[in-house]
Amino acid sequence: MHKSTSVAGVSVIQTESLTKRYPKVTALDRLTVDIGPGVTGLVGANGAGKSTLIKILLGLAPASEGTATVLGRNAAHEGGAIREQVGYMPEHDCLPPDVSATEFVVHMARMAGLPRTSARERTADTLRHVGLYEERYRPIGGYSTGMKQRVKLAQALVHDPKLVLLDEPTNGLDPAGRDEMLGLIRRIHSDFGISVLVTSHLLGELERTSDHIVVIDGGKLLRSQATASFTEATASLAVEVTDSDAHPDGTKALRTALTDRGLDVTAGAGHLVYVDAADEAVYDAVRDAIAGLGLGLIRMEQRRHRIAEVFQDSPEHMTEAGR
Ligand SMILES: Nc1ncnc2c1ncn2[C@@H]1O[C@H](COP(=O)(O)OP(=O)(O)OP(=O)(O)O)[C@@H](O)[C@H]1O
Repeated sequence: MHKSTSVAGVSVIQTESLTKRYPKVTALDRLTVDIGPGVTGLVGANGAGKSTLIKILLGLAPASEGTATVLGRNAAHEGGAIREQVGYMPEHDCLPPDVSATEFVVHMARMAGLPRTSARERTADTLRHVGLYEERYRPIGGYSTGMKQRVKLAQALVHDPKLVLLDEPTNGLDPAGRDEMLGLIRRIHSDFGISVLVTSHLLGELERTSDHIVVIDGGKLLRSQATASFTEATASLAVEVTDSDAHPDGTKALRTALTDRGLDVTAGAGHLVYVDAADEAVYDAVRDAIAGLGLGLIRMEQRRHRIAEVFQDSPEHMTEAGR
């Protein structure tokens, strides 16, 4: 599992008041963020500044103000050294249609400085890892979107980087393709120990994939937090009870009893009552309250909020993006 940067003592990516102004828009606005090892999801609506941040981190675009450090190197002056250790999967289709995946990835490996033999070996290994087999000898022009995304991922990994920056890797994929790609991304870290920064405009898909989530909106930082703390902090119990002769509205009676015990309670759909489950004692308190009222317990289950729900207090389009 990813530890927070301070715990791990290592920063993979650090920005300080990073600002990028284009003539008509401020794409990044004093962004200060500190990202440690593991899989980090960078989420934001279209135009939030995700691609701009990636280009600055790679040393491909200059910042207007502020600093960016990647693997301890300054992105403004050490872009070449950063790109030796960092893989990049661009958002848009940029693959040559006339060559095969093998030819293309070998070429990218050679560009990254690998000798011919290891470039071929690494290419075969990497294409297998991303799930391309016989088709790797056919021209890329005939590939499906999913296969092209895999080739883009393979070229980002072929030189054995310490970090990969993946810009919208699930773009254009159907739900099954998305799941496969997200699984691959997870394994990049678990199998090879490579850190990942992956962007998406969909909050929902990043919560399953990432250890840490950074949310930006209009170039500004909205949140940067461990995924677990998004969901754990909001864990709640869903409780459903029967009515009784003494309590014809059992649900209402339970809500009152739990509130009297100092618990945070919200009414759910139908007969559901949600109780904030800050610690284990809440389970006992709920059980005792139900027994005390003489109600029947239909079900009691832990319910973790999805990140998208946690963001319901965020700007409308961010919430929309998470659905
Ligand atoms: N080269 C450029 N010149 C002028 N404006 C730009 C340039 N690149 C990006 N922008 C603008 O900067 C803002 C941030 O764009 P960016 O591509 O970083 O966002 P994004 O979060 O990656 O969104 P998307 O997923 O749509 O690419 C947008 O308003 C975009 O129009």
